Amino acid sequence: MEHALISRRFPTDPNEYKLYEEIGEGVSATVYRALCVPVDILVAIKVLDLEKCNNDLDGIRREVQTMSLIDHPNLLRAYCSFTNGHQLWVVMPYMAAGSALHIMKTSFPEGFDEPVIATLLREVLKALVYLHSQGHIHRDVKAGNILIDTNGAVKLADFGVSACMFDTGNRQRARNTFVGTPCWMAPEVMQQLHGYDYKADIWSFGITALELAHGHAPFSKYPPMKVLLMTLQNAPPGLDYERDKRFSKSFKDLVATCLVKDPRKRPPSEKLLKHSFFKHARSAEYLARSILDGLPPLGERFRELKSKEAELLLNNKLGQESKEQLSQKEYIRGISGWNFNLEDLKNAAALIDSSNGTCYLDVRENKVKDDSQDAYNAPEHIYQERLNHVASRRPEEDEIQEVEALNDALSSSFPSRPLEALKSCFDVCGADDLDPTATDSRVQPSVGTLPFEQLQKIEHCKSANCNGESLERSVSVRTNLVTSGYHRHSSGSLIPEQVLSPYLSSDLERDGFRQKNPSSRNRSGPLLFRQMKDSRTHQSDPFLRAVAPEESSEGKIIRRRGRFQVTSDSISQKVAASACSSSNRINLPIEAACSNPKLPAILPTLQFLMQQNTMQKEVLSRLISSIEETSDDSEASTSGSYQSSGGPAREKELHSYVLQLQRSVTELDEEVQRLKLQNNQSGLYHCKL
Ligand SMILES: Nc1ncnc2c1ncn2[C@@H]1O[C@H](COP(=O)(O)OP(=O)(O)OP(=O)(O)O)[C@@H](O)[C@H]1O
Repeated sequence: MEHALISRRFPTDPNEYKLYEEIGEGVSATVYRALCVPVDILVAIKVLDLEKCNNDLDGIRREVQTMSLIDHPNLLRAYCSFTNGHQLWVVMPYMAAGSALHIMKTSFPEGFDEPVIATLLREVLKALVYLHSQGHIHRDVKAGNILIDTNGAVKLADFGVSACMFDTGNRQRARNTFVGTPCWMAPEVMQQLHGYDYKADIWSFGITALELAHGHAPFSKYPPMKVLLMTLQNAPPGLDYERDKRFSKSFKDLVATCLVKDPRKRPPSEKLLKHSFFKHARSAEYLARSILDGLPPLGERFRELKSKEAELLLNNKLGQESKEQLSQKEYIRGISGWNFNLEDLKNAAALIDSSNGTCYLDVRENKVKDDSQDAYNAPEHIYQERLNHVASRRPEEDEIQEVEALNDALSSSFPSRPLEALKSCFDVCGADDLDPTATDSRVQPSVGTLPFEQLQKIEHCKSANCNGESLERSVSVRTNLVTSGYHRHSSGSLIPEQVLSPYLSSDLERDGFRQKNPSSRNRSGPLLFRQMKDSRTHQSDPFLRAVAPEESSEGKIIRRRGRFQVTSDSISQKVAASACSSSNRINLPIEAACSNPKLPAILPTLQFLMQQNTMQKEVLSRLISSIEETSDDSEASTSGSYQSSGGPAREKELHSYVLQLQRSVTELDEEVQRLKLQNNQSGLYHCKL
């Protein structure tokens, strides 16, 4: 209520504000310190250039909407917002100490002390409890979004990617949207198998805890695609008992509680708030005293960070190292979101070793790369998690398919002139054109002038053009634009192919668009394999159960991962081409393969089976050596940190797992043989014809 009164005093005329220095920069916006002249109050103004926002308008709409509706002392709420030419201005309270990330970068590069961390995290958690109770998922919890005022007040900011869990017609709680920041992103958000819910915030909260403890997030130095793979395939990161001696057991426990890969096993925010770790939390004054004392003004710090960034860019020419440094540069700035560029993705895809058929990075291999990552790959975690995730590991084609699909999407779905598109579709106009009385019942009348009339139009436009579910599967992907020789990042929502862009105003147009832009998302063999396999065995196989096909009006959907959807009746020529080109890998007669129209569909399947087979074999050999190591360990040591990995029960369990895997290998072998036979027969049949 108080906020509503204050907001009413904030004018929506840009001339009433005096912009001072830059205090922050995100993917989509620049933030300035400013003075609101009529009320004589310092504010922060986030300026988004709608021309540069590509098609992330849905995200912007969501941010403005959420920022206007929320009401909690630990959440940064907008005073008002309005358009100024092609810019959107969001006026908000000025948090003079800046973000926890920037404070760390300036004065605490090794991370904060435990009481500081407990105090910061408790405030953030209070905000999450509120958000979750209101049906929101924040989706971008990280130190860069924890803002602190000079008096030590803490607020969680940046709703650029927040989502309302209730905003679909059926009040569906799980999400299918691919947004967030790779380092902080929960595995289920990356996987997009079953959508995700507010538990994704608990994962990011755990990562943020590690970030505050070490001064950087786990895997922050790696390029995004690698972060994805590491998050999916490695043991969850955690505090190490040896390396992190300075932290209490309860802190370690808190982190471990949040960073569980199965979201169902993560506690809800409300329960987490009762964790004993928060007994270490202190007051706002304590925070101000211990981390803000002697801190240079925010603008000055921001300038320094920018010059550090420029230095990095200068030292940065080519090579893998430069990619890692670029990643680090973005991290220093606190940039979030998908900063993928196609080169990153392709390099990442190239990293996936296709010669041995395995798609995962070896955790031990990763570990030696960077000491600072040791904590995150503690052996006790690795050991258990490797076992847990053997069955759910994603095949390499999935990664490559996503790279290709993303490539397609990036090249086909960004509007060249977003503002025009925005204007025609969403009817954005200057603040002056707006009817100040236009309100929405969900909004306090004084708040915001991007206002609900427009927001409603956006909603209307959305519902008229595309079904809600499709929009839910929109993907917010940041792509790099090359500007003056270096990469600049800008955000954009990749709307799923069914709704590739809000600018396609009808289903007919969309269909036309699809025909004109044959994105050929259906290139991958495994998809076909899954469909086939699914019909027969997925009931008994958890991996196959997880990828059960869905029916759609356009045909059987073999695979739906977020915005990527492949139907069985649209196997493209590209599949054929790729199948032909790879047929030598599975020792089939190339000519037969290329001349038989049925083969393209079968070849990738065979290829996939072979890869699965190799993968299973590798898993087996790793398990066997693990068992051997385990027995050695249990004989040799009387104490140590791997209590859970030794003992006859464990050995028995592993042994039965090995047997199970051996059975799968045999089945897959048989399947390969059967398909080879079938394939050869159909090749011969075709040749005769
Ligand atoms: N109200 C504020 N007071 C002080 N500093 C702020 C404020 N809002 C934002 N900042 C600073 O500006 C930076 C970028 O802002 P913000 O995160 O909102 O932009 P963005 O484009 O949404 O970024 P991203 O998408 O990378 O999160 C923040 O990390 C923070 O340091």
